[in-house]
Amino acid sequence: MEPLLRSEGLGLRYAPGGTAGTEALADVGLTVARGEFVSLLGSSGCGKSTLLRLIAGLLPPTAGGVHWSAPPGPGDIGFVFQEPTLMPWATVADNVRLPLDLAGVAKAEARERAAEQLARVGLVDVAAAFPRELSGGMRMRAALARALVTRPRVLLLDEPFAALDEITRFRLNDELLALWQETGVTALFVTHSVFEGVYLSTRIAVMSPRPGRIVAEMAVDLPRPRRPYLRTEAGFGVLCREASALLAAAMGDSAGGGGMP
Ligand SMILES: Nc1ncnc2c1ncn2[C@@H]1O[C@H](COP(=O)(O)OP(=O)(O)OP(=O)(O)O)[C@@H](O)[C@H]1O
Repeated sequence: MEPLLRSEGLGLRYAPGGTAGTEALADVGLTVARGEFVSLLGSSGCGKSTLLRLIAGLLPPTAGGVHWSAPPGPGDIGFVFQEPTLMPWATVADNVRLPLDLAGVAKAEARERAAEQLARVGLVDVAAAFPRELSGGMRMRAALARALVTRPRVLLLDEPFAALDEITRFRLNDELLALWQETGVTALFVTHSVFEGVYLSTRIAVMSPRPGRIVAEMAVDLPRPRRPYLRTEAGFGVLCREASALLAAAMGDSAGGGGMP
C-alpha cells in the first residue's frame, strides 16, 4: 500500500521554562498507508494525544520528524477531539462551515459543501440549531462534519466517543466507518478501548507507557462492512484477546493480559 505518512525517531519532551520536563514520546516509528484505519491503543498518559498533535503539526517535535508522501496543505488534516469543541454562539451549519470560511472559500460554495457534510452525518434538520440544543451524539456528528468539510487526506480522532453512552458510541462507530468508506479518508484513531480499536480498524498500533513508543502492531482482518453483530462473534473475541495481550505486554504485565481490559 502507498504510504501517506511515516514518523521516524519521533520524540517530544514537554519542558516548560527550560526545566527537565516530561518526556512524552521517544523514538516513535509509525507508518500509515493511504486509506487505512489505524487505531492507537495505549494506557492513559502514554502520549497518544501528543502523537496526534505532532502529526497534525500543532506541536513541533523535539526529536525526529513526520514525513509525508506529499506535504499536507491547508485543509488536508481533519482533527476531532474528545469534546466536540463547537462554537456555542454559532449555528450547527455555521460551525461546520467555519474551516471553509477560514480558508477563504467563496460563501456559496462553502454553504453547499457544509450542507453536503450535514446531510452525510444526518444533521440537515438541525442545521439552524445551536450546539446546546443538540444531544452529545449529535454534537459529535457536527464535529465530524466540520472535520470532513475540507475533504482532508487524513482524519485524526482523539478519543472522540469516550464521553458518549455505549449505544450512541456503537452507533457512531458505524457512522464513522461509513464516512471513512464513503470518503476514502485515512483515519488515525486514539482509543483506550481494545473492543473499539478492533471493531473499527484495519490495523492497531500499541504504545508503551510514557515515554510512548509503538511497541506492537496487529492487522485486523475482519470482513467489511463491519456490523454490530460482529461484536458477539468468535473471531472478534479472538482478536480482542490478542490486542489485549499486546497491550498488557506493552504495559509490562508479565501475565500477558489473560483477562480482558
Ligand atoms: N502541555 C503539556 N505540558 C507538560 N506535560 C504534558 C503536556 N501535555 C501532556 N503532558 C504530559 O505528557 C504525557 C502524555 O500526555 P498525552 O495527553 O499525550 O497522553 P495520552 O496517552 O493521550 O493520555 P490520555 O489517554 O489520558 O488522554 C502525560 O504524562 C502528560 O501529563
